[in-house]
Amino acid sequence: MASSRIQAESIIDGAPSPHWLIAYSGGLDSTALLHLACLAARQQPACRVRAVHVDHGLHADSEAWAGHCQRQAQMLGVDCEIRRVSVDCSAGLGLEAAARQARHRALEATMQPGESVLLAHHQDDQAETLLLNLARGAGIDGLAGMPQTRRFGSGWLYRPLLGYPRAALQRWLEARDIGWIEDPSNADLSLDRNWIRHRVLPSLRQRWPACDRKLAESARHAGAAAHALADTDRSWLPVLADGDGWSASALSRLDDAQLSRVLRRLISEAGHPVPGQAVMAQLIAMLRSQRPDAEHLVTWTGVEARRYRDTLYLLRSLPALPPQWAVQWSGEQPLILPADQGRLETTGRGQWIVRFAQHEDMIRMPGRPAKRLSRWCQEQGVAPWLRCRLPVVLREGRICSLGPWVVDREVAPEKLQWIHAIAGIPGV
Ligand SMILES: Nc1ncnc2c1ncn2[C@@H]1O[C@H](COP(=O)(O)OP(=O)(O)OP(=O)(O)O)[C@@H](O)[C@H]1O
Repeated sequence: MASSRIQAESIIDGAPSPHWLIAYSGGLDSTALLHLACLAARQQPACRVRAVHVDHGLHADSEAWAGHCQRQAQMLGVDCEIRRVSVDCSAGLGLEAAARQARHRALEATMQPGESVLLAHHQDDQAETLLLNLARGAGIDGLAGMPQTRRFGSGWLYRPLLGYPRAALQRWLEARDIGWIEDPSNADLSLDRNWIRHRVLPSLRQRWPACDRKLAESARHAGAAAHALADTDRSWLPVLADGDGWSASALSRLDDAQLSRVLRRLISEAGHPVPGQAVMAQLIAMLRSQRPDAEHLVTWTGVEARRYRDTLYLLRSLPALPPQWAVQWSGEQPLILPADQGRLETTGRGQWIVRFAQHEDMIRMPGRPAKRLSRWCQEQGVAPWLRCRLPVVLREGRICSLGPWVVDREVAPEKLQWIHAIAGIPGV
């Protein structure tokens, strides 16, 4: 635990790697971090410092902020990359969360091999996070606040200033006459975090002057407990895995508390946003349902959790298929399918029509009785929501392939391959 006397060397002690990419907004916190990292790097020749500023384009002055960051970094002899991003709220995320998501993607894309991203969160941020999470009814992971170090992209994310109060960082900068940008949105009390920062924490500090440090201490205790539970939960994963999904019957043998922890882990490790308590309750009910063939679907912000037979799939919501889509294909070029359905490739050349499967399709393998699409798919174990997303290749009106299955080898494209990343399609 660092004392509030700021020491640049403390950054080196916990750093997961000696190459640092400073996430530099130009605000007080990350300005202090950039300067401290440069000082620390001078004491440790193995260290290398770069910076990245993400321009969200959300404020009239955002270009000027980017220019400020580049000049400040240049004065310190640090290479600063400017990443312009567009913030997309269409997946149902609020503006702040969508901006954070875009920023994190930009940080990941900027990282070089061996680099750790350094964020400037400090002790006050940790106290705010903890109170926010409490107010939102968080479980043990949320009560652990922000971890100092975690895996991120190809490397690590590291928060070296968590032990320092904001006021100490400000004093440190002022003593050296170093300026920073004030983001006007920090004063906007309609944002929950700002409300806690300006209205809640000052009252708490009046009564308990050490409350930030104490809250951080509680976060560490919760973090240790969360860690132990995570180890137990992780040991379950091999038992729960089922192809590219998860076994519903194995999951439903866990008690509610462990099941919701495990689900949170599976969801976040799949790169999806973790839903709140109400959705979690629907997920648990879906897994425990005794009607395995009913249409089991739970959705939240761009994610679909679906159960088919005994398998739970956690899926990104796929875009709708273009209606009546059908094209001619000669096989000379791979055929990119619309709506993220992958592509078809063949070594053969000919004249085929490609479209998506339809409920009324009849699948006729030579010498065998014809089968309806639904019957064929049931037998192959294709979930109902995927059936009409299977690409169909036709020659002279005859279906010669359906998804990964060649139906009529004589007329099908030679060595036909459907290359896709869609969960729930059985291997052939
Ligand atoms: N525009 C930006 N460009 C580069 N880094 C940034 C930018 N904005 C924020 N950061 C980095 O992220 C850290 C946290 O910033 P901030 O608290 O605003 O965002 P957050 O990621 O949404 O975190 P929180 O979960 O605390 O709300 C900053 O200290 C800084 O290191």
